[in-house]
Parts: sequence; structure tokens; C-alpha cells
Amino acid sequence: MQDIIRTRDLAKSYANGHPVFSGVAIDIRSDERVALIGSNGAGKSTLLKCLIGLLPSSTGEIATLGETFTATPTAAQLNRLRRQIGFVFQNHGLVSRQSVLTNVIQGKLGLPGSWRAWHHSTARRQWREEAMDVLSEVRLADKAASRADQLSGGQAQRVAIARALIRKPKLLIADEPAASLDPATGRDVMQIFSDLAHEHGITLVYTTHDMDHALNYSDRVIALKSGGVFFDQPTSTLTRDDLRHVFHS
Ligand SMILES: Nc1ncnc2c1ncn2[C@@H]1O[C@H](COP(=O)(O)OP(=O)(O)OP(=O)(O)O)[C@@H](O)[C@H]1O
Repeated sequence: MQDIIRTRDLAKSYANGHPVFSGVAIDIRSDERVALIGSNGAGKSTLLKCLIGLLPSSTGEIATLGETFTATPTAAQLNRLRRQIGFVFQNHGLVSRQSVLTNVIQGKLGLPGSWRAWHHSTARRQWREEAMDVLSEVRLADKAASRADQLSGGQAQRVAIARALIRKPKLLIADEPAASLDPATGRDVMQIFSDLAHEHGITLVYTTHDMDHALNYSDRVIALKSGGVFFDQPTSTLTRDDLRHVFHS
């Protein structure tokens, strides 16, 4: 299987000099679903951002989606990376006064011809159809005409997943996608996320503090602790006890 993300000897310190992590070597392959875990401040978000070129790393090499760079990608590399990546964050980031359909079509922004994605009325018919297809996949086709601020937290997060999917990404990056949801809704969102990534052959990398979300929706878990990778293992080989060691000294 092809490597989607590969790092060697990756380190990151912020301007204050405190190293967040060092010596990070990971290989994430095509179609894998990877949970990135670690305590608060372990460096999960920092690592995610470095991997996709949104933050400069301090030393080491990164190859993401075939773009190899040290510290930061070039503007052209960043452009190519953005076109192939879908993002979902803890706060869904929908435009509250716009319809669900418009929000999903806006997932096309940044792709060629995307000025037409500002509103569903100017979008290509094909994009409106694609938006309805991805809304069906997250079971929200009946909410297409609703305003985004009329949705529950779980529904909003499902729309955010649809908005990421319409980009037809090779890589989906999700920073704590279920952190603000109640347990049942969080499981529902993670299941949809994990199933759709698998069905579409998209590599999924998500961060979580929830041991069940790490164990139930991934193929592999990478744990950060004490400034480096504590373990990197197939999920099938891990127990809750292994995960507990990540969160306790
Ligand atoms: N912009 C910044 N400038 C300086 N230090 C930062 C900055 N962003 C994060 N840090 C520090 O880097 C470390 C890692 O932060 P990061 O947010 O990556 O951790 P995390 O594992 O994602 O945490 P959480 O689970 O709380 O979201 C923390 O000590 C944090 O205070």
C-alpha cells in the first residue's frame, strides 16, 4: 500500500523553545484509519498541523500525499495538498445563516472554478447533485434546505463530514471530531466518519481523548507521550489498559 504520510526524525518547538515532540517517525498508508491519542498538551494538534503543512516543523522530513518538505511546504505544494485534504474540527465551523446545502457546496471552495460554490444558487448543477449525495450518505438529505443554525450538534458535525467529503479528498484530517458531543451522538458521528472513510477509500487521521473512539473506529493507534511516539500499533493488538498507560504516568 502507498504511503500517504511519512515522517522521519520530525521535531517541533514553538518560539518559546519548549520542544513539543522530537524523533517522530510515522508511516500512514493509503486507506488506513488512524487515531492519534495523548493527554492534553501532548502535541496531537501540533503534529496534525505539521503533517499537512499548516505549521512549520523545526527539524526532520515530511512526505504527505507525495509532497516532500522540511519545515514548510512551498506555496505550490500547499495548494496541491489543500486540494486533496478534507478537514473536520471539533467546532463544525458551518456558516450559521446559510442553508445546509450551501454549506456542503462550500466544501468545494479552493478547488478549480470554486467561486461558484459561494451559494447553492450559483453552483454547478453537478455540485448540487454531489452535495445531495453526500448529505444522503450522512443521512441528512431531508435537512438540505434548513439553516445550519437549526441543526443539533451531531447533525452539524455530520454536515461538516459531508462538506469534507464533497472535496473527494484522499486524506481526511479530523481534530477531536466528537469532543463536544454527548456519548451516543459522538459514537454515531465516529461510526459514520469511519465507515464513510473506509467506503470511499479515504485515509482518515483523527485525534481523540476517548479510549473507545480510539479503539472502535481506527485500524491503528498512534500515541504521543513525553515528547515522542509512545506506541504505534494496529488497533486489533491493543487493550484499554494499553491506552490507559498513555494517559497516566
Ligand atoms: N501557538 C503556540 N505557541 C506556543 N506553544 C504552543 C502553541 N500551540 C500549542 N502550544 C503548546 O504546545 C503543546 C502541544 O499543544 P497541542 O495543542 O498540540 O496539544 P494537544 O495534544 O493537541 O492538546 P489537547 O488535547 O489539549 O488539544 C502544549 O504545551 C501547548 O501549550
